[in-house]
Amino acid sequence: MIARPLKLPEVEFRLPEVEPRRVGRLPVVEVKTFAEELSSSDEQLNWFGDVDSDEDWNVVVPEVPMEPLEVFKHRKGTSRGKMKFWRNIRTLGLYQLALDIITMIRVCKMFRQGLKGFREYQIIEAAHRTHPIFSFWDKKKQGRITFDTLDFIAEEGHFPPRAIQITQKKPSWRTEQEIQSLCNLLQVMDSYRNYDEPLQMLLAKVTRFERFGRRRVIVKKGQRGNSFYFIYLGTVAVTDDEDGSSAFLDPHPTLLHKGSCFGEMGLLSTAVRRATVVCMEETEFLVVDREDFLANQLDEEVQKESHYRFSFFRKLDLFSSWPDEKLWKLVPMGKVEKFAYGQLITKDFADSSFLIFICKGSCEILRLVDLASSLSYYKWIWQCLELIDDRPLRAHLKEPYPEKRFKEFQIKSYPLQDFTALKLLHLQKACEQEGTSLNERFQDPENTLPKIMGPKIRSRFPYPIKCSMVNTKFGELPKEAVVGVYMKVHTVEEGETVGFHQAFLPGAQRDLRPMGLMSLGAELIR
Ligand SMILES: Nc1ncnc2c1ncn2[C@@H]1O[C@@H]2COP(=O)(O)O[C@H]2[C@H]1O
Repeated sequence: MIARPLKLPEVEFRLPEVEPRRVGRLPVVEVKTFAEELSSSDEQLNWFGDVDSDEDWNVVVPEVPMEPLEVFKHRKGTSRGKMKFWRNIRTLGLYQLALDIITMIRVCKMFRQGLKGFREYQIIEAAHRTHPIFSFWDKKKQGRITFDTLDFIAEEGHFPPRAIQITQKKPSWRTEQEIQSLCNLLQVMDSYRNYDEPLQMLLAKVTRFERFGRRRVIVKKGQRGNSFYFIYLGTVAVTDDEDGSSAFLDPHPTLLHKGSCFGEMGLLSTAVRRATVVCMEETEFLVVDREDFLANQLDEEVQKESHYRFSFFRKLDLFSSWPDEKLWKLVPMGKVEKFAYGQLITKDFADSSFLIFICKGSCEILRLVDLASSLSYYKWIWQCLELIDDRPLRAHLKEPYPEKRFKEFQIKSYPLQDFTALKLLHLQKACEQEGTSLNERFQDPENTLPKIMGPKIRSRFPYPIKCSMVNTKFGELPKEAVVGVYMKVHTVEEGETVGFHQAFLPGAQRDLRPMGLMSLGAELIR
């Protein structure tokens, strides 16, 4: 790059090809801003600063028009000299040339930066927000520390832009503080958190960030592996074909979600990729390359895990007749995963192709019961909607409120639902059939409305209410009442398996009722 020609004590410029232009002067403000920008740029071009350099200098510039070259001599430090210099430079077009060069340098710099980020990802712009940047005085370092609260915040769970910047740096350029920040950020991934702290720091030092779109094949079966991946955001599918297309046809592909990792097998000694991994949606990864993987003894970690799986299988009665050799073939087919208390493992394992081995802890098997298909529930709902009895609604509130174990399964407990509106609707219909009006009925002191309902209806719903009905096999039910509940049917403990009976039963004999699996704090192999 053409850097600092003016900084040399003596420089000769010959510009035969360049038509000296009489450019209009830039407004002072513009020049100033430019200078400020330049001085703040890390390229440190300092063109304008050079005018203040301690050296004497001569510049030879062409005369206008294309006459023999004239030499301007100025002594440093004299403001008259400086002004004269710039006046002459501007007149001769050199000033414009200098600006062009600077612009070029800046454009090149932007390209360089852009190219760095060209490899498969784009920077996510954080939403523009006015946010406080706070700073404090660090006594130890005797310096002010500034903290930008948005640095490590990203939209909708994306990897934050500031962290992307860190991962773009060479490992040796990352500061301790940056590595620590990355390490903190990566804690959200279960697979990363499973490593001990020194290894986490090593990984944070070497990892790089990548983002790929849906259908992008990340690793291809049979190929030599070069990287190991952590999923920061998104979902990938593991397939047996080479192009990963089966993942989009299979109703139940093997999916790996945020927090999982993959690609470790292909980095072991001479192994090749055992499966294809394809993105099911836009997915963000933190990638560890082969050299770093091996340099940080991650291969040993993987081997350790393989041995753990092997010894777990070896202890199971199920495989007691299997020779070691055969068992070793089973080992790479599964992964050890940890699930916290209350975490959903699978919504419907009966419908998936997984066999699950509980290594530690326990899980609950939950059956989804569709209440709308139960006659007694149907009757009960319509009983609730009848207005003939005098029982206050409170009676139902005494029923125990189901424990909130996890959000997703939690349905509104029907005893607590407010059916007031439905009652009113039902009443309205009944009145219409009788040929009376609802208002009349309320005003009639003889009516059989439960006392608690009267004022409630009048105060809350002074207008007719419409509600959608759903057809069930027993008749219509209000939409709000068509609900399902999860019932615990069994608890599986350490050493037990889930999904075996289903897998080996003929299709017609399989229990197709939806069954969920919820962790009570468990480690398992799928
Ligand atoms: N059954 C599976 N469940 C989850 N991940 C798997 C399964 N089989 C293979 N993988 C992952 O898919 C990766 C494909 O590349 P590797 O063989 O390097 O490493 C493999 C594992 O990390």
